[in-house]
Amino acid sequence: MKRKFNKEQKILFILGALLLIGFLAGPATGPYFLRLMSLTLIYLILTTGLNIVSGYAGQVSLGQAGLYGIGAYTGGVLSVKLGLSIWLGMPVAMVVAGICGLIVGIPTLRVSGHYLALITIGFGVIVEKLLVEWVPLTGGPGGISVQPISIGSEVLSEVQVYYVILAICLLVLWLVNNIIKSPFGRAFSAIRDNEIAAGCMGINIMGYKLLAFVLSAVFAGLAGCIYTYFSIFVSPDTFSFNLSVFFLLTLIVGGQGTMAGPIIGTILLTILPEYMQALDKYRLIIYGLLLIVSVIGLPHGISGAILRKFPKLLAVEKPEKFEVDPIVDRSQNKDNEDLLVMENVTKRFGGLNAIQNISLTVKKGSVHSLIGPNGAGKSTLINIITGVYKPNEGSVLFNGSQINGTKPYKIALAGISRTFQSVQVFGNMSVLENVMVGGHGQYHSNLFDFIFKLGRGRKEERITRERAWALLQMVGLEDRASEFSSSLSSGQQRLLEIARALAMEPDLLLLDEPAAGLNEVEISHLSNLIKKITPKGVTILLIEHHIDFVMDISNTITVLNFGKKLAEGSPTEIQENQEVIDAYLGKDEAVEAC
Ligand SMILES: Nc1ncnc2c1ncn2[C@@H]1O[C@H](COP(=O)(O)OP(=O)(O)OP(=O)(O)O)[C@@H](O)[C@H]1O
Repeated sequence: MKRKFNKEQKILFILGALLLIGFLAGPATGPYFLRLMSLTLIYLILTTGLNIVSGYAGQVSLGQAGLYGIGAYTGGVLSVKLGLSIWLGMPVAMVVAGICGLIVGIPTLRVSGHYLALITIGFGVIVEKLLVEWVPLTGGPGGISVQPISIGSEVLSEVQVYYVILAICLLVLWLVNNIIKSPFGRAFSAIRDNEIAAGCMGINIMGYKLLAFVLSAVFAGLAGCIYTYFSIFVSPDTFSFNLSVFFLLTLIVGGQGTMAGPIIGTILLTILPEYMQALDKYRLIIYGLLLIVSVIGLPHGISGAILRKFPKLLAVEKPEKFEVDPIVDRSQNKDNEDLLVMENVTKRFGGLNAIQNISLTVKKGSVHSLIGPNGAGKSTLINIITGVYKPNEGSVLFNGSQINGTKPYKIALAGISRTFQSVQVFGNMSVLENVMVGGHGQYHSNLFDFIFKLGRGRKEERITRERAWALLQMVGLEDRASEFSSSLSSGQQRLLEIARALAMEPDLLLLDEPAAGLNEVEISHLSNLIKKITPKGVTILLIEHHIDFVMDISNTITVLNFGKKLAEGSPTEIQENQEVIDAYLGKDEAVEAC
């Protein structure tokens, strides 16, 4: 029988192979290429870190050379002024660069896209100028010379230095891989794919963006410090804007948001040009062309194109059995108490009253539906409950606490999950990962538990993974678990959203038109699904236009019309209400539903 290796074993095998290749290839190529390969590994440390912020979290950073320079000069200054070795220089450089990364990341609280890119460029330019002008500290344009890398009193040879850098690089790859395969990595990717949906999954958007900047800066600082001791000399002209562009280019060519991307891109763009020395004066032109070709022809870079061509490479292993129940039992909630209370809520968009003075109470353990014509204000109400919109007037109480004015991620963590009227899946993540993002709020482990793969983090990760599989099985998507969620049909994406929302273990589940785009068979499947969820004590607030479906599963129905409450009652009361028949149901619908 063919032996199967699990993911961990495969990663260890790949790292081992890289180590062996590096171990043999470096010294075998002669002194010039040995230095070039050492430099490539230093760049790889940086680009792997840059991949966290740009590739996974989706925040463009064009100031990475500045952070690299800060790490380099921290090492250099410590060596010159205090006589510290690289071993003490590295942690200090990582901390200093990390603090600078935090400062660069702060603008992300206000701006994104092009504006953020401009700010990071500004940061890089400021650092470059400071390194030139702050002569007493940096030595100015002439640069500074530092002591070579040594262990104790023994100075390491170039080959030994290469091995040290190789070991650090592999360690960085392992650590970053651990981060990426943890809830932290999934949170970064979720933010990149869809900020609003990520917030509604309990992810603190601002906190995670800052964390991504800090992590990438820490690795840039580490790379910079190694560079200084490796070169025995450092000067400001190394840390130009061109270098930042080069780093970003390696990611774009190699493939952002994959572990292999920086490896492919860095090796390709650092080593390949050496074989094309004749074209050296055209190097920038070649880089420019590469950038254009990559963006147009390979929008996901080389690794992204490979993964899309051979999706089996992404295949995830299904656990042999799911010991966890997909829906956590909340049947203690079925006590008919008030779960959600909205009082005199009004929401205006300019002169339009989308919601006007609405009061609504959702009882624990019930299925409460909101119906009404298009534009009646139903989705606006859900967006107010989940914190996406702030009401102009009125209050929203959940489990007795006021939640209006609270950030979406805090509302999600308080126990409210949702689906969206126009589906909002994380398209570049797998179906399984989408559901696991829903489990984000259930973790108690911290970043270090995941970075170093400690027991607590591993256990929580296993539980979340198993629950995600069980939820996918429940909604009938387990066979698609490994695929990009963008490849699902819109009906399947709706089911995926429900699984993801249930992974949040909510007290209140808000379903915004879950049956839209589903055929009759799928609607009856959805109806059965909801009937399975409610006995577990999950309260449901449902918006839906399929009246038969609403009448079948609801305990209470509220009818909205032009932003106002038109009627409220049991399904039978609503069907018989003349105002509702006139404004929304029409005679035929009412009779059919009966
Ligand atoms: N962000 C916004 N900016 C401006 N107007 C908005 C915004 N969101 C909603 N509206 C307006 O508020 C009103 C209520 O919209 P809403 O989407 O809540 O209605 P709905 O009952 O969910 O309708 P449908 O069933 O078509 O989804 C509409 O007139 C809509 O155009």
